[in-house]
Amino acid sequence: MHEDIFLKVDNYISNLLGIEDKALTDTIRSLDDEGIPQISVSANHGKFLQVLMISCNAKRVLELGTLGGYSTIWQARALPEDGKLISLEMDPRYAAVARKNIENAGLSSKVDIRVGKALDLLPVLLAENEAPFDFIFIDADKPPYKEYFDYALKLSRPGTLIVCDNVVREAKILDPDSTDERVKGVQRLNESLKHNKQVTATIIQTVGVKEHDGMIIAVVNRTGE
Ligand SMILES: C[S@@+](CC[C@H](N)C(=O)[O-])C[C@H]1O[C@@H](n2cnc3c(N)ncnc32)[C@H](O)[C@@H]1O
Ligand SMILES: [Mg+2]
Repeated sequence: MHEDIFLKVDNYISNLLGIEDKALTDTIRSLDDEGIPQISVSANHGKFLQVLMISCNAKRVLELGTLGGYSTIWQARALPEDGKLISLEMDPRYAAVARKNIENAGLSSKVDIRVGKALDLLPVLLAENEAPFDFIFIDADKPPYKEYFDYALKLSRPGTLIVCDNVVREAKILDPDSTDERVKGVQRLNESLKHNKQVTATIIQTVGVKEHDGMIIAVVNRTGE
């Protein structure tokens, strides 16, 4: 199959079920305007996050990696009226752009963007008793993905869904000798799931406008399973 078939089908799905409104297209445009890389989730992956959130009645959401707030907006829109989303972002400039985009989408009251390195902010969330979250989306830097997942477990309850983006990396994960720290980071997490009794997990490979990639979908098991 040719790559352009995957692109056409991805666009077909987005145009049917993942339509972006002005707040979302403005967000994508703001990335170009501010010189921020176009590494947000695709529109239909934004919709996919919403489907997953609604299926587990997510009211409290944690995101690692805000960028310009594109995935944040998709997720915040699937929250109930009294829902809350905390998003962690290392770059204060990106966080400022994201706050503007989230304000523009009318979602500021539901979204709390915290600026700092995720590995510094996660222990604070634990100490503040912000947990448990119902839905956790991990989409920050890849080398510490395993450490992020371990924190996600500490911030979860049975039934929490943990989704980790970009875990196939155009199939580079197949190379056991990769020297790419991002590939090594996701390999470490992917492989650890095989023996992790705390979750029931799988990886779905995805292909489309964001090339050949994938997402971990893990649900935290009931105690004793
Ligand atoms: C792939 S982008 C996030 C995309 C966003 N979730 C979306 O789909 O719209 C990854 C983000 O993680 C941030 N990041 C990188 N290292 C980080 C760290 N150690 N702690 C927190 N955020 C980090 C980057 O600045 C970048 O904004
Ligand atoms: Mg991503």
